[in-house]
Amino acid sequence: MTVTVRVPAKVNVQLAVGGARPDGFHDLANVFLAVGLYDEVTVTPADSLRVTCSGPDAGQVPLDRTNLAARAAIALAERHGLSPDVHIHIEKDIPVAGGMAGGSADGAGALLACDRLWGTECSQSELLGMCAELGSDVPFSLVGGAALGTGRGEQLTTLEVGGTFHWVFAVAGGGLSTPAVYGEFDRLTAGSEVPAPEASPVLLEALRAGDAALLAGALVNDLQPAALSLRPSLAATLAAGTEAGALAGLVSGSGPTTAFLTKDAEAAESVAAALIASGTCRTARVAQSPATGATVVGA
Ligand SMILES: C[C@@](CO)(OP(=O)(O)O)[C@H](O)COP(=O)(O)OP(=O)(O)OC[C@H]1O[C@@H](n2ccc(N)nc2=O)[C@H](O)[C@@H]1O
Ligand SMILES: Nc1ncnc2c1ncn2[C@@H]1O[C@H](COP(=O)(O)OP(=O)(O)O)[C@@H](O)[C@H]1O
Repeated sequence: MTVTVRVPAKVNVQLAVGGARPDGFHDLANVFLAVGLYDEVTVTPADSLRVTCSGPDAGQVPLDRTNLAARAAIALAERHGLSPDVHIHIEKDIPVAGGMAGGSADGAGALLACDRLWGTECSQSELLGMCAELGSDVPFSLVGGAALGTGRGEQLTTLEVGGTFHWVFAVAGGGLSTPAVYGEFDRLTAGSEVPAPEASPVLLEALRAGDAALLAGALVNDLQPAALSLRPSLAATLAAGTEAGALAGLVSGSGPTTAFLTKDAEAAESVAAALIASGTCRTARVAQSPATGATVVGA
């Protein structure tokens, strides 16, 4: 038997970051929105644990036990006294180390796929608990849609979304390390008072109403100055996207992918073409949100 799970990428429409905690993490008000770019994770019984990956960025994905999909399979097997003897294949379409939670998507996808393959029948709350142990963004990859993540981002409250949003993602050459970006945030904010993170009421209303213009005015990412400090060339990408007619642009999470909100699908296509022509990014992708979370698409 083989099980395939499809899992979406995310953009953070608000990423409010508090000061560093004693455990090294930062408290967040993290408004996640799942976007329609997907990885597919397929699991098949095998003699031992093995990970393979295909897709344009496959060469950047670790295939050893540090891969989040492998870690998810090991965690589920250990919990149920099983051997994690499974071949995990990742068909990767989400940019790697791009601030779009591709690794988290694969972790959530492998967990759901192995749960189905092995018949372990975990409850949703068990799966969410295991996701949180794998990484702060992994629970959101499981649920998709839109959600407010508090704590380190793993405590989720589902949000209502009243319409479809049209995005363009400018994919940069090379990735940015999430811990390095949080470290740069700490360096840039050292000596100043960092306010407790709070979700913006206007932004939540824009999501609820499906109002792209209102959302565009409320987009905010506290990690953006840190990402720009580590990768100054992103300023030119942001400028190119807004000059091309996007309603607004921001760095996606820890970057270096930049996200542009547009008024409709046609505007998204023209902003993507202009971004590619500008030479300020490796490629540009259009996608809509919200998107559904990890879903079994074949068994
Ligand atoms: C920034 C965000 C925004 O959604 O995602 P990306 O843009 O990287 O995808 C997340 O906070 C990334 O979440 P995730 O990638 O799951 O991080 P984790 O594996 O839990 O942690 C990796 C490292 O990031 C830092 N980290 C992460 C989350 C958090 N709330 N505070 C932190 O300081 C810590 O240095 C931690 O050791
Ligand atoms: N399944 C996976 N896919 C991509 N990267 C992975 C995976 N498992 C572990 N990683 C590691 O996680 C790092 C962050 O990748 P990714 O999750 O794509 O980006 P981000 O944290 O910016 O959203 C990569 O550089 C890679 O070393």
